[in-house]
Amino acid sequence: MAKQFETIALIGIGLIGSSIAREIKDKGLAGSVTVSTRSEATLKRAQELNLGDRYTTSAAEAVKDADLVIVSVPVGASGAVAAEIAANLKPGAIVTDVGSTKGSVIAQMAPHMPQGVHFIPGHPIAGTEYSGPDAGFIGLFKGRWCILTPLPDTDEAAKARLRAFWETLGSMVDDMDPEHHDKVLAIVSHLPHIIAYNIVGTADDLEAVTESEVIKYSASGFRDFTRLAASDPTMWRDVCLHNKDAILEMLSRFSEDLAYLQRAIRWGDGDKLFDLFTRTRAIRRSIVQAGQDTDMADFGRHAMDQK
Ligand SMILES: NC(=O)C1=CN([C@@H]2O[C@H](COP(=O)(O)OP(=O)(O)OC[C@H]3O[C@@H](n4cnc5c(N)ncnc54)[C@H](O)[C@@H]3O)[C@@H](O)[C@H]2O)C=CC1
Ligand SMILES: O=C(O)C(=O)Cc1ccc(O)cc1
Repeated sequence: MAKQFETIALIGIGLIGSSIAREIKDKGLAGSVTVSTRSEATLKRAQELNLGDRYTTSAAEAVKDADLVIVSVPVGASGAVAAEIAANLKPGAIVTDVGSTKGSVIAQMAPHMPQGVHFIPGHPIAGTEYSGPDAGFIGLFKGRWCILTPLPDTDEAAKARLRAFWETLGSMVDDMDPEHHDKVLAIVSHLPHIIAYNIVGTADDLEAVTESEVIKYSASGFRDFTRLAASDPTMWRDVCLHNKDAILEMLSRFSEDLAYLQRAIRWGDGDKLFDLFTRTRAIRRSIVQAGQDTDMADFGRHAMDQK
């Protein structure tokens, strides 16, 4: 495939950054890739995995001659990274990110972006519960959505280049208003993780009462929750703190609906239960039909088994 950028800088080289690095190398999308991350140990591992061409713990150093900068760090670290790289960004460079929240990332990064640099926030809706440079794999973004949340004055040509990049990685790309993104993602991604953390925590608290039977007899329903609840604590702490309003709004709706369900169970209202379960089954079936049901964890494990 053709080279799309002369130099790409990857700031943060965990699951997402290293998946992007693998894709760039595999498809020959850059003349040169500079990998940067804060910790020496992670950088060393990235080098062992041969994820880039140059390696540095200085994000400022990494972006010096980059045409595309992709920031793939926990959303709480976005502001610090933006402040560190700002003075060294090349005029005309595209700066993007992959953070799970967008309003907060824009608030943290946009004020640092110099004139002449194209800042286009993004979010690939693809991942697994694994983290770190070993967790990435080719194919993670294939058939998945990538949402761009451009600012009002975004250069169309720069946006088209970033869109083409994600499409080369196999993604379908949509533009969205950041506030809307944060609401949609709160219900489809953030709440499921919070519910998973909560139910697994509750089960763990009950261990003493149930004499370890919770884990011993865990059925597939509970196991599905444990997969989500195994996701990276730093990343999800940051998501909760940085999409607070939308998450609290969705949690309040969720609690109301849970109370409705609780009441139907208490009063033996089978019709209400049956109606809800019928409606939700149809949603699952429409997702499966749309081909969005791949279990990313299994996909990830499969990809890693093949290494
Ligand atoms: N894990 C997932 O399933 C998905 C994650 N995201 C988003 O992608 C971003 C990265 O997530 P992952 O790759 O999963 O995380 P990860 O934990 O695998 O990797 C994070 C990387 O950031 C580095 N890092 C942390 N703080 C830093 C700082 N201040 N300066 C420089 N590097 C720093 C770490 O060393 C590591 O290389 C997050 O914003 C997350 O919300 C988006 C889609 C899916
Ligand atoms: O592992 C899963 O099931 C996920 O939901 C992955 C994921 C996590 C965070 C995102 O912002 C996008 C995708």
